[in-house]
Amino acid sequence: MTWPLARRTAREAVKPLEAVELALPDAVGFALASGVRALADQPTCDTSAMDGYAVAGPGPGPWTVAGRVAAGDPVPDTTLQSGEAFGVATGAPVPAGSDLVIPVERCTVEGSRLVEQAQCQHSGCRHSGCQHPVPAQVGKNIRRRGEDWSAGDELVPAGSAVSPAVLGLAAGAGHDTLLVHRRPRVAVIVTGDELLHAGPPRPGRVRDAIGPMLPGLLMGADLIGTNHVRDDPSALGDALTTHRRVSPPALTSATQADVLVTCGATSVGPADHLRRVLHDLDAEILVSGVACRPGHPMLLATLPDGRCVVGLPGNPFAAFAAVLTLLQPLLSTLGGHAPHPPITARLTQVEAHPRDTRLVPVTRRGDNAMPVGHDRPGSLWGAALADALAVVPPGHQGGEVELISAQAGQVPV
Ligand SMILES: Nc1nc2c(c(=O)[nH]1)N[C@H]1C(S)=C(S)[C@@H](COP(=O)(O)OP(=O)(O)OC[C@H]3O[C@@H](n4cnc5c(N)ncnc54)[C@H](O)[C@@H]3O)O[C@H]1N2
Ligand code: MOO
Repeated sequence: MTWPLARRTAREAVKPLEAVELALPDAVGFALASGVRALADQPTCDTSAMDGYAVAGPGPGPWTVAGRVAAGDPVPDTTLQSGEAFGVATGAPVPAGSDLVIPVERCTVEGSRLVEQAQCQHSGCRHSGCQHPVPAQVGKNIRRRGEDWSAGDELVPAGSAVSPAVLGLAAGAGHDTLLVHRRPRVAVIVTGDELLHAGPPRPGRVRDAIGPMLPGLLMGADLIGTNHVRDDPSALGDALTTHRRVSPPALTSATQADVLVTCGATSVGPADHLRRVLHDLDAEILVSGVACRPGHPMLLATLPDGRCVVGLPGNPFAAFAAVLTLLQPLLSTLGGHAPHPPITARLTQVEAHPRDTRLVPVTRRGDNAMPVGHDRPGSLWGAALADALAVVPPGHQGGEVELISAQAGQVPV
């Protein structure tokens, strides 16, 4: 299967999980299951944008100050007549009949008499306090009712991630809760008799590099447990069906997981049992090998109970590539996130493969992407130094390529 088709297959293999209603502070990072609509006009009434005086009638006055209103006060029960003014605070409702608000710095008030100290705009005159009429600037410094939005307007569409700004906007628009999609739950199964989980590697034993990197790559998902199993088909089969947790102690079981992620055992060696075990479990294989480098043995399947299995190759950089190709698109759809437009950059200094898509660690410099090297399948060095992976199609001769990264789709501003 081609790399673009593999990614699309993962994105389209599932439907978004059910919607749940969450209190605002709990909803950050979730995807909206329905658009956020305004529950009231913003502002809800004509409101002052400045500390100063609301006035009716032409400047520079004088006006008679008829009262004062502070933020939090109700709309004054009065209608300003021409020649009248009202003291207003920023955010306070202005009385009906107000033409504009003059900032306090430009006001001279003696008793109840208000005059505007405006810089005269009259041709040739640069004095304040002259007798030239000041042009009326009706509406200035007044935020009119519904000027930002009206009750019922859709402010943020479904599928958007709830960023802190979305949260603040929703609160401002009157919401106490948001309807979001449940986050997918992921259980990880790391296979390999040769793996160490502490201390330096030594001949014949390698440190597990995939288990530690996965939690940070589970964009918008919850890791419910990591299980380490021997290179043994029945141990792998058990882990896929019951997924006994060893670390940390059992709290939930993978039968509650939406996605199972396996590491290793995707290839054709004597200890690579994943395909056989999935066959025995009557799994439907959706992706079995992808024409890309690294990561070609990656796999996607669904179990009869609907859970998905993403098989990451054991080589750590190949596993990283498989996360970006299959796991992140799958989790993104399950979590209800709308796809993001692709990010591209110009990449010239790279050797394309004749048949396979290459996933190349790059750093970004303006519109250009530069390969960082160190990109052997067994090494995460290049990925660790990179901003993104460049998706280099077979036969690429230079020019624009897509960039994918561990952060893609995470969004929150
Ligand atoms: N005859 C063939 N052999 C291999 C092929 C092939 O097409 N034909 N493909 C190669 C490719 S490409 C990859 S990628 C690997 C995939 O192997 P597995 O998914 O079966 O993984 P393992 O065999 O268990 O391990 C491969 C390699 O990675 C190391 N490893 C495994 N798990 C981890 C981990 N959690 N952290 C760090 N390193 C890990 C393991 O020690 C091996 O060195 O198959 C190739 N072979
Ligand atoms: O594709 Mo393997 O994934 O070369 O390491």
